[in-house]
Amino acid sequence: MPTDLSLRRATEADADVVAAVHLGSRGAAAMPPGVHPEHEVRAWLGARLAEDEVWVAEVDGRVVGYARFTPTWLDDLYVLPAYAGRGVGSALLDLVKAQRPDGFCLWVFEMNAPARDFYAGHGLVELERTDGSANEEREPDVRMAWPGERPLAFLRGLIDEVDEQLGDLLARRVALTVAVQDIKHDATRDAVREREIAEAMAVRVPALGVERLERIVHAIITESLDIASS
Ligand SMILES: O=C(O)C(=O)C[C@]1(C(=O)O)C=C[C@@H](O)C=C1
Repeated sequence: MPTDLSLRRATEADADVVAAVHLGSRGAAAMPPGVHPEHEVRAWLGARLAEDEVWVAEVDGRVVGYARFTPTWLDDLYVLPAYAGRGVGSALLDLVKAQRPDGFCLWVFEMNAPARDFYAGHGLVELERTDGSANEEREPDVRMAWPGERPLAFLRGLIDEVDEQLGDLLARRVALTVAVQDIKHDATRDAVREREIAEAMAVRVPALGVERLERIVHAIITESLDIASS
């Protein structure tokens, strides 16, 4: 950390400088253009200052970077382009790690290779990629995580979250097979239809591929038909 760099907790009085760092840094980064006008970004960041934990990095008394984080997510880490490469981002990231020893996640745009390399170089791991349809910019992004001091516990926590959603989806899936049986009363398997289902899923989960998905779909339908017949 450069000797002239210091970190401190931001106050609501920092709203303008934090917004200036956000806009200045984002404008120069390998990121899609923001979808909100500047006045909206300023108002929104001002409101977040009251809710989230925000720390600023100062060089010679000037705010040149900031980190904004919740109990489980690092939402913003920005450094003014003129101060890049001086350890400001690393100092802020180290601070977030110290404040969140149980780990945290973040989203980074896939196109932002410098940021992804920075996070990977600081021990963050890639968890998932999206096609961008769920973010405002509609740009593919990557979920990364710092798994904290107890990485197994951290990852198990994330598994529990996803399995909760998977359980809800399975409940809906089982109910549909049962509903079909209520009208069809014929549990003969339709291999062509099951293959189509697996192929459609493979578009969303290419990592698994059609063959593995066929086995998964087969198991789900087998158990669902068993429920329908009981
Ligand atoms: O689509 C049907 O005809 C069904 O019976 C439903 C269903 C399914 O649960 O998706 C169940 C068994 C068949 O092998 C194929 C599909």
